[in-house]
Amino acid sequence: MTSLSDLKHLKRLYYLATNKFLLMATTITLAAAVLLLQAAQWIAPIDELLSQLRDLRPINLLLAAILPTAMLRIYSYLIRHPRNVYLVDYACFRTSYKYRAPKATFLEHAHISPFFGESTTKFIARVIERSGMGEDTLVPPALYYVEPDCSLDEGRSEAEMVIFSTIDDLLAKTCIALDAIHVLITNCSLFCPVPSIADRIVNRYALQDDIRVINLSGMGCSAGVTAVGLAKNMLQIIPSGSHVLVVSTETLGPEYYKGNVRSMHLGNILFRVGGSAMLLSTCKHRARFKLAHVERTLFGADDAAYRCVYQEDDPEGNIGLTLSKDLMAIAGETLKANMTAIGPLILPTSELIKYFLFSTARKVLHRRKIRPYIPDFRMAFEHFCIHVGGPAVIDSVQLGLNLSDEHVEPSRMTLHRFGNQSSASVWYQLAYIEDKGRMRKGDRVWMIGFGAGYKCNTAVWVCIQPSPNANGPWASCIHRYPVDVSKEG
Ligand SMILES: CC(C)(COP(=O)(O)OP(=O)(O)OC[C@H]1O[C@@H](n2cnc3c(N)ncnc32)[C@H](O)[C@@H]1OP(=O)(O)O)[C@@H](O)C(=O)NCCC(=O)NCCSC(=O)CC(=O)O
Repeated sequence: MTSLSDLKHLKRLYYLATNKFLLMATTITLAAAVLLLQAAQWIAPIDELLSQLRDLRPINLLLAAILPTAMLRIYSYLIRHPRNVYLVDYACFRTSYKYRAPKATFLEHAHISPFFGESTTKFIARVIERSGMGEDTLVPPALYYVEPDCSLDEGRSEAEMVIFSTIDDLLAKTCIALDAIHVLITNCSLFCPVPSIADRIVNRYALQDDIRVINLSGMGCSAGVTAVGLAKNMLQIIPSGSHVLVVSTETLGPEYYKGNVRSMHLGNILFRVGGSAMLLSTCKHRARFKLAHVERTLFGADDAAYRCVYQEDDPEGNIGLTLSKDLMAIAGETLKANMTAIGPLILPTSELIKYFLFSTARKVLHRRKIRPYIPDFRMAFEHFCIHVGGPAVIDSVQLGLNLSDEHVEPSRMTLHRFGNQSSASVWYQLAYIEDKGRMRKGDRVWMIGFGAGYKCNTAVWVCIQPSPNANGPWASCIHRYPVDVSKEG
């Protein structure tokens, strides 16, 4: 044991030494080598030295003055320049037909439930028909009991069912050794057991004892993008070439709402089982996407935004998640703010000029008859992965960004096949685009997450290498998609 842990510490020291000091050492060695080369010519008797000094050309003197400064500049640039971050690969939980919930089964369950009144079951029936979901979405095993088993144990086993198989898939895809994972970040908004889900993963895979672990909870459906942003930041400070494992999921069983308040029922109706695991690194070798940007927008200071997705007790004391009717408008505002922040980084100059001209004209002419110009984000991205909040969420983003039906197809089809899988849903959409064979090298993807807080977090990816085969969560059904959702419900 002692020798093993000594070995680990030595390895860690080696990493530190190589990373922190390698750059400095290289620079100093280079500088020294250049100086020595110069000096070697000068090491000679003093009169020879003096005559050589007299013979020195101005270019030599200039080089001697500039070289060390330039070296120092290059060194400090390299130190400060952020490292590129890559997505080595990702995996999504493959649903099992065992826990499939056709609409009729879901409704029958609501009818025989001891908790729900008639008006609630009517509401459920109406919304599920209009939900944009198909017949193959997955509910947690806990809901297969007529009185759902919302216990902690059941919650743990639901989380483990999703997370372990997804991580196993990712490990098999990437062939990464477990000790090459230096940071683990998990996000699960509603279910927050002690020890955390992240701790459970460390325990199950016996990850190394110096791994940094971060567990995000209560952060809503945009927390997957938050986790990616966090991974990006961690990769700037840990040894270069390290790996960060990010796991995004939602565990639903323990949070099943048992009351009769409509706005608290939408979660029961729309949320479905799902999970994703992503491996990020600063090493480009075998990476599939490059992370170009992460932009996080939080409207938490605004009371309406803060309360629009809110976990609370209903008047009977049943805990549930209230989804306010204001959600769509607030999501729109957060998206606008996010677009304003990320636009200058990704939009072509022509769009930026148009935007500038329109805003100036509006200011000068005091907004008379000039509508604000919404830049064309279709010029910056080939693909969009929009959080599958519900049909109304997808509709409003489509309208706001002026996207075609094909642009929102991954989002609508994910809702149809898998339901609202919270933070994991954007990864199912990425898998859809890849499995449909639409991803090309160099394509840019905009992942848009919305979530409690209220937040709009987005990530921009650039494809390095599309998936060589369609063996993800869509493998068994991609041939059936797209389906015409307008004919359903
Ligand atoms: C729920 C829907 C599928 C219903 O579709 P419809 O086409 O039928 O739309 P509709 O507006 O006519 O609504 C039908 C009935 O539901 C009621 N209704 C709609 N939204 C409601 C809400 N938040 N609270 C209470 N009731 C609500 C309407 O008043 C209406 O009833 P009546 O006719 O009696 O007045 C859609 O509105 C939708 O996609 N809403 C967005 C759901 C959402 O909030 N998703 C975010 C999940 S959270 C998430 O993913 C992440 C996050 O943000 O954290």
